[in-house]
Amino acid sequence: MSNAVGQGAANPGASPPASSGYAAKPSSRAQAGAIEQCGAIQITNLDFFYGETQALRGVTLKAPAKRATALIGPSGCGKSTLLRVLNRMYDMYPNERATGEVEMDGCDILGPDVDLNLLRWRIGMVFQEPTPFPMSIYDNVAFGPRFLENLSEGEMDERVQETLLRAALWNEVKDRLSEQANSISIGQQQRLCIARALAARPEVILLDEPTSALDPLSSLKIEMLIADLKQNVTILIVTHNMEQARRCADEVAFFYLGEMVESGPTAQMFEAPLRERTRNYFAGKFG
Ligand SMILES: Nc1ncnc2c1ncn2[C@@H]1O[C@H](COP(=O)(O)OP(=O)(O)OP(=O)(O)O)[C@@H](O)[C@H]1O
Repeated sequence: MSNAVGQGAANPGASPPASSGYAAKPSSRAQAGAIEQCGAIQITNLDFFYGETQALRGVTLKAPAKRATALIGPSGCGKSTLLRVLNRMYDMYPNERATGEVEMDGCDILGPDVDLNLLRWRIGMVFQEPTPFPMSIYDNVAFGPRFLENLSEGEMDERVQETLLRAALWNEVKDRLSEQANSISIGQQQRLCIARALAARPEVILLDEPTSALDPLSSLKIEMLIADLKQNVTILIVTHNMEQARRCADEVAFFYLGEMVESGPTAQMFEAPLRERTRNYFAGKFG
């Protein structure tokens, strides 16, 4: 395999900074004996504001490492906002702010010294509509490793192949790696976006309604992929599809009007929710 597009793709060429408020390297985590906890997220008393509009109110939630946590609730209750906080996307918008605490493996994600480029590779995000970069399939997958690591050409080829295999896309694109990413189907593009996030070997992947733009077969492939990935990566998924939450998630958190009403193991949440508002939502009394 070779990268037919060569080095033509965007390559920031930057190494991660030597010190970062957040960025513990795998080796230092191993030294700290915390390797088993990679990707555990603890959110405590989180408020979020779009200008004067408060979108999250005192949210406290734990997303366990290497599990899938589904965020559910009616439209506008703050699910996507929470994902935007976790990789500090809101930092790009001056009138948006978060207060409270968000920690990953004990490191403060909201702190002022966090290297945001690095954070966004460690906590990757996939959106409702596939967002492949305007470059080849190969270069999409190689984008993160080129930013984060100094891999040889052979090592990069191996990383791309290994990642596309994990994303269950290799067999479909192995002869088309130099083609533009937008030449493949929408469902394949979404798996490519997941592969692009995975190639950087993240601790966490955030999925914001990842199948809502896809046909049923493509959705099924993504769900199967989630089941496989969560053995190694913490997943937070926003979904309006209750059956998808039931199939994919180990934990479910129900949001309403910016508050986290209730969370727990998926079976308990579906079969015996504690709060009346959660019961009413599951019963379809409001949407
Ligand atoms: N850019 C913005 N400026 C102002 N308010 C916003 C902005 N984006 C979202 N909001 C508001 O923040 C609240 C939470 O929105 P958010 O998109 O997080 O909800 P959601 O639960 O993900 O909804 P949906 O399921 O429809 O995607 C809503 O009241 C929304 O109107």
